[in-house]
Amino acid sequence: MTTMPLVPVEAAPPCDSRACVLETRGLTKSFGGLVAVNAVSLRFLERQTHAIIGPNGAGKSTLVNLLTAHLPPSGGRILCRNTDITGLPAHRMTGLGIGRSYQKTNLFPSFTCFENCRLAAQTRLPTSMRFFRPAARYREINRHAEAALDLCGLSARRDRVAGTMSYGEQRQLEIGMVLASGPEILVLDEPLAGMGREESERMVALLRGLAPHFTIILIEHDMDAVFSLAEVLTVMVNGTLLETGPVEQVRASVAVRDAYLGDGAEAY
Ligand SMILES: Nc1ncnc2c1ncn2[C@@H]1O[C@H](COP(=O)(O)OP(=O)(O)OP(=O)(O)O)[C@@H](O)[C@H]1O
Repeated sequence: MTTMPLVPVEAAPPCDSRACVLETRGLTKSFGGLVAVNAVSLRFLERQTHAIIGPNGAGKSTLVNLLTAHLPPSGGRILCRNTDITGLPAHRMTGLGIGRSYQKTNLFPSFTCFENCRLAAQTRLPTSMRFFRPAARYREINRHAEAALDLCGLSARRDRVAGTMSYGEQRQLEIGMVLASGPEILVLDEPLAGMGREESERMVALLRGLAPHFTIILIEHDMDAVFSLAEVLTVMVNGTLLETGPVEQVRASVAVRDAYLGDGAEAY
């Protein structure tokens, strides 16, 4: 098996004093004749919440799948801390500090919350801990799992079987599992999908608590959540970037209102 070398790439000029942790340059994905993501160039800064919105079929999930190496791009590049990571396999993403959650619930329903987090925590250790004795390794994994449960607000549910919890708590646990893998960048694909009002509020509060510590790339249709969490907003339509920038600037864009937010944007 050949391993792609990680090639340092000349940094783009900074537009913020925070470091750019992830970047796309002309990223493109075609499915046959359909260009789902079309020459998208974006910069994600450390400890910044960057929401990506757009109508159904705009290419948001495809973009997430490219960023997390679940799909190979048809063109363009992905840089992580100025290193070209285009074409790396998905299992290398955890080591690069990139963790993702999925649109659909993705946990082990017959395992407890702790066991789910412990499984996720194991993905971060194999190389860095391989010289430790098994007992020390397990202690370290358990420590990460407990910390993740605490961060996602489920310490009190530690020994509860995941499948017996409410839908909202299961989605919270999925965030915990992402955290247990030790990421710096959280790529969250519709974390509020299917939630009622109270559950959504709890999830928004959880994400708000995480925001100062992580780069969050948030795909979300719930505009109240987007506007209360995001610092930067990108709008995609038909695979292309319609607008990207500080939330207030993008909200004020006539093109964005016409294409996506519509008159209802005044309500936000
Ligand atoms: N594996 C695939 N094969 C073929 N076409 C695909 C595939 N995945 C996505 N597409 C198409 O690419 C386009 C973008 O889809 P994508 O799921 O990325 O949009 P989205 O913005 O995430 O939509 P939604 O908000 O509904 O999740 C759509 O036209 C979709 O049908």
